[in-house]
Amino acid sequence: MTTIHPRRSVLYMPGSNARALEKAREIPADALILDLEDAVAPDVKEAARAQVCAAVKAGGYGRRELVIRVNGVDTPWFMDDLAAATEAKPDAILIPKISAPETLQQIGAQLTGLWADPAIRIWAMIETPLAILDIERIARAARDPTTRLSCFVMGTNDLAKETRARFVPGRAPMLPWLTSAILAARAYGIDIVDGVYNDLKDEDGFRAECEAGRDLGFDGKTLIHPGQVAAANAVFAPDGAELSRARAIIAAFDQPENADKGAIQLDGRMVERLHADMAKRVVALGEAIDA
Ligand SMILES: CC(C)(COP(=O)(O)OP(=O)(O)OC[C@H]1O[C@@H](n2cnc3c(N)ncnc32)[C@H](O)[C@@H]1OP(=O)(O)O)[C@@H](O)C(=O)NCCC(=O)NCCSC(=O)C[C@H](O)C(=O)O
Ligand SMILES: [Mg+2]
Repeated sequence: MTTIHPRRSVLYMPGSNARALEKAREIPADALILDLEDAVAPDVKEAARAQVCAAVKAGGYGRRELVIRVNGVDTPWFMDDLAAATEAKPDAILIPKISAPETLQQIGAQLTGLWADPAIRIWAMIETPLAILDIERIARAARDPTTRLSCFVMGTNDLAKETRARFVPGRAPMLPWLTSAILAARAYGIDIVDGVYNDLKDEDGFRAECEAGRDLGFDGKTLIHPGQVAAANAVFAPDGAELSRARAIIAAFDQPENADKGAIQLDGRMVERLHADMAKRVVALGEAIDA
């Protein structure tokens, strides 16, 4: 089984906010996105870039994955952002508004030209109508190792802006786009995290959207405030009952009398070897979270 990176809680913070960058060293999020794009005003882009890269180089973030979100490829800041982020060596660089696989290939070539550390991954924001229309080809870019593509991040605010879809409880207008992106990500073996929930005060609505996202198949949720971390961590982690059942399924197939069986009955339910594979992933995720 490949290494599991828990990405239950992926917290954005403005790269211009020194206090947030400092505070994040103590916030129990699985990953941090240090943003140079939409959360940073044009006048302070250069200062934010320097501050973010200094924070990444200084470290002190423990096991949290560090991701730098650069400005878009068609902005005047992109190449300097990419070069500075490459030098700072975060775990990943997040590229906004990816709409075609060719852009990922072009960025892969630019990273090669910058002698980027091979460990740096590329995450892609899926937040344009064109990205949704071409999502299979974009995900397929992960098969080309030079793209380094390893994770999709849904940008539901930009999708709402571009499509004029409204945010409604349950997100019915967006469900086809979310599920298409999940399907494409899974088809090509990359992770995918859900979009943000803007209403900081609506704890029930936030938890409900986390649960819905988890049930759709997302690995976690992007967040905008430390107050959202605990609920996301709880919802996207396997709970005690899920872990017990997973261990019971694995143990059942390990019994000698089941060695030649593809399907068995366990507590009144049919379980197949594919369920044992799923159970192994649940246990591995639980262990990765505990670690
Ligand atoms: C939304 C906020 C501007 C609210 O900030 P604030 O009013 O300061 O909130 P609080 O007073 O409740 O803050 C309490 C303390 O927590 C720290 N804090 C707040 N937010 C963060 C954070 N994201 N990371 C780390 N620390 C944070 C404050 O500094 C306070 O600390 P202290 O002084 O010690 O009390 C703010 O939460 C914020 O800026 N959030 C992130 C906004 C952002 O990054 N937006 C861009 C990403 S969303 C997006 O673009 C998604 C996608 O592209 C799409 O299209 O959908
Ligand atoms: Mg966006």
